[in-house]
Amino acid sequence: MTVLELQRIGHSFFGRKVLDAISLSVGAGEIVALVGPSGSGKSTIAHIAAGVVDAREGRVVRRYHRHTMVFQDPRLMPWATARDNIGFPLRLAGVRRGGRDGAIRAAALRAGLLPEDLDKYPSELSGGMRQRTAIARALVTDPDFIYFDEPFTALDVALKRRMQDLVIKAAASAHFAALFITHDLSEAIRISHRILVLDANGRGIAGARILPGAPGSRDDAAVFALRQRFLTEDPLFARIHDIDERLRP
Ligand SMILES: Nc1ncnc2c1ncn2[C@@H]1O[C@H](COP(=O)(O)OP(=O)(O)OP(=O)(O)O)[C@@H](O)[C@H]1O
Repeated sequence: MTVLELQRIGHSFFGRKVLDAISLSVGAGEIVALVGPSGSGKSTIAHIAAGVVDAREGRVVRRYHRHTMVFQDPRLMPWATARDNIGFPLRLAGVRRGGRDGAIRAAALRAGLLPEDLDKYPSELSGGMRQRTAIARALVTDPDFIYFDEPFTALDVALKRRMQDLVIKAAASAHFAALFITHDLSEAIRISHRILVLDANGRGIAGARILPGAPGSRDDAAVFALRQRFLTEDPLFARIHDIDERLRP
């Protein structure tokens, strides 16, 4: 079943066209990675898909029940403990403190936080712990769809890997679908079922590649081999590291 569908989405900022005829779909429980040149409109696609921005053209069909978003910047409230940050979406939904605790503990555990971390403030947490807190906050409402907008770009290689594993495991156990935006082709290969490549000239989605096996089943050698193959033999990936500075009237 398709849980997210974008139909010929077009968008402009101040008269400058940034997206044209973007069509894509994500199935239930499917992790779709979206890659493309810097500035080609990946974040704008996620914002439109999530309903944060209204597209000028096209249609968004959402068949999932509840989504959350995870960004590069964890966006935690500095005056609140990790527990209160994680529980914030539940508080917004009117769940009382007593009712929030169990869900907070479960989400924190899934995100790899220790019980003692829950009493710490963001300034007392490392960068990785802050991102774990943001992921726990995303998981706490039990979403069936998560938008990830380059969540691990700022993290070092080892930490990035641990976070990717965390998402792979959480997606497999909680069965959420995801649109995962990333610059990093290895990350896209590790984490997703399918990779979509945004056209470098702004003409929609250039193509897709379905990855063999499930996320988490590809070892380092397989990820490396696929990456090499995509970058050296597959024309679809020829321009993904370009920087798109299109200026259209
Ligand atoms: N709120 C905004 N107002 C004006 N222009 C915007 C706005 N948001 C994005 N843009 C422009 O739209 C284009 C697409 O931006 P977007 O952030 O979606 O690209 P991206 O592919 O996610 O980039 P990156 O990979 O560098 O994060 C860029 O040229 C950007 O400057």
